[in-house]
Amino acid sequence: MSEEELREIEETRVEQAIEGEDIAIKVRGLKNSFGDQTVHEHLDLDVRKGEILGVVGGSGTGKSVLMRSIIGLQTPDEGDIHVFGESMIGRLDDEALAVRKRWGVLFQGGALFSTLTVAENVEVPIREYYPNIGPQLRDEIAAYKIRMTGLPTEAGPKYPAELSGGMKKRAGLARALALDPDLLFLDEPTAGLDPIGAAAFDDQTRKLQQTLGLTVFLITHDLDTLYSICDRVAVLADRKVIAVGTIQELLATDHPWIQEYFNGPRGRAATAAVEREKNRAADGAPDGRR
Ligand SMILES: Nc1ncnc2c1ncn2[C@@H]1O[C@H](COP(=O)(O)OP(=O)(O)OP(=O)(O)O)[C@@H](O)[C@H]1O
Repeated sequence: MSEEELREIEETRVEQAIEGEDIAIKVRGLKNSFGDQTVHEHLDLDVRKGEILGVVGGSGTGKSVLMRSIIGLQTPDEGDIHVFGESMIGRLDDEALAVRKRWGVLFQGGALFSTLTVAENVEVPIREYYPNIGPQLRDEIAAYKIRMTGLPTEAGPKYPAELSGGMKKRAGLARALALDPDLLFLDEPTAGLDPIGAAAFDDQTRKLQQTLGLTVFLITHDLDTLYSICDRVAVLADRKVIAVGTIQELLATDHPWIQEYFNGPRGRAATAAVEREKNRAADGAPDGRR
């Protein structure tokens, strides 16, 4: 092998290493099926470190199944999944523990334990992963996480049934942040919230992501969320990710679902709202996006 060939191989290796360092989640050739229903086939996706990636697709296209595959709640039929460079397929819980501790998950609807208070809910992952942390420090961490999500301190001793929908989402977010994650999974975080509550939740997500340097995998049907806080958007259709990019890049594709979704009346309304907000911000007016 000539010196030049060796140098080329080394350069490729370095490039791959650099590329690998920038990727938080790498999914390759994913296949998931339930009986004779194939939900994913040949699905590839990269989530870059430090981005908010919006994941969209029609109902039943497998957005939640994709998230569950990445976090190990669904065993795929085929494919590779790496999170922060660690393979997630076929790993025992203990083996993947170091990576599992690096993510937090807000499930659809919050998925809070109804018999536990908000503070106790936030403490669940701390008890599970750090059993040596004593009750006083655990309480302090929970109180801090609760405040971080914009909930009042008084929310800590309340039970989920005593909270509004928006407060439940924030409580779920506080629990997702309990272990200081690098990676946050949010499954339809603004579903069921009124527009003002949804905009406030989006703002909180963006602020936390920027302050804590988080990577966010965000499943949503909410066009306002996509336009206002997502760096890139991945589109699921035909059992795979058919496109990923900024909204402008997606608009340049001619896939009928993408065109209908982003260029339909609601997509245009969301674009107009973002433009209005930009103009308002340029004029120095207070926030009033939706
Ligand atoms: N445990 C399961 N057993 C059988 N089928 C399942 C299971 N989980 C998901 N599915 C099926 O897989 C498909 C994809 O489901 P998934 O919940 O991922 O869709 P989604 O894109 O998140 O939908 P939505 O936007 O409506 O939440 C659906 O047809 C669903 O019925």
